[in-house]
Amino acid sequence: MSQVISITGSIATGKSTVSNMIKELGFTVIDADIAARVVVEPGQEAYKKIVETFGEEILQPTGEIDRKKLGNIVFNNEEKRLQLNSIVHPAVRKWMNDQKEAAFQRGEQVVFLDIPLLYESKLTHMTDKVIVVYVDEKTQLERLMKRNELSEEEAKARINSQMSIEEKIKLADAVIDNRGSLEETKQQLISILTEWKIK
Ligand SMILES: CC(C)(COP(=O)(O)OP(=O)(O)OC[C@H]1O[C@@H](n2cnc3c(N)ncnc32)[C@H](O)[C@@H]1O)[C@@H](O)C(=O)NCCC(=O)NCCS
Ligand SMILES: Nc1ncnc2c1ncn2[C@@H]1O[C@H](COP(=O)(O)OP(=O)(O)OP(=O)(O)O)[C@@H](O)[C@H]1O
Repeated sequence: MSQVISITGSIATGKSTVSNMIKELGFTVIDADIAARVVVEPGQEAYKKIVETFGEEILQPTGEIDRKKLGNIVFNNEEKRLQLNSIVHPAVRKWMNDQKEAAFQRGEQVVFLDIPLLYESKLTHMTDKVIVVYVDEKTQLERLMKRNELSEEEAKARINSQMSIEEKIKLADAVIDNRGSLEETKQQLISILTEWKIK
């Protein structure tokens, strides 16, 4: 029987790191962050709506969306973030659904979704099981500031735009503690997949 498993967590807790491990094991992982880039390319319906809503000042000279500028707006203004979500999320869901169907058509039995806002967007109906990738909030802040070269204030604005990781672990079917080494993270992943008889 075909199964959909979601990888979620909060920003910079390690979803992509775990997703890469899952890909290395040979599974398809469909990434919502990639979907959210594809559906806002120039010419797409969501692109037009974003320019109408946020103005041409959020474009780069090439015509592409300036993600840093748009991020600075939406991570500091809830109303604008919800507006952006309402433009981008329906297209993201469609893109992910199409990719998932294609994987099942190819005969794959299990498909993984890497989906940061699974709980915030109430998408648990799309998935059979959920793995939450956890780090404590201090580690999350440090890794986010380092990876994105953000100030503490900028990083906290992003973290606060999501449900806290402590809330998410209460809702999970399984939790991977990603505070340790990558090898320890991989071992936890393999244990969960083994327990769920996924191969
Ligand atoms: C605001 C944007 C332009 C910033 O782009 P940027 O390249 O800096 O970040 P990127 O897209 O790689 O996202 C990084 C992380 O930020 C977090 N994040 C992104 N968008 C949101 C949001 N609307 N609400 C809360 N957290 C978000 C997620 O944890 C994500 O993994 C971009 O994130 C965006 O278009 N967001 C709206 C679409 C969305 O919700 N994407 C998340 C998955 S559907
Ligand atoms: N176990 C680990 N030890 C040290 N650093 C790690 C570990 N896991 C992930 N990182 C680093 O932490 C940062 C965040 O990880 P990652 O990009 O996988 O998070 P994410 O949850 O996918 O983030 P986003 O929500 O922005 O998509 C990256 O720079 C990554 O290299």
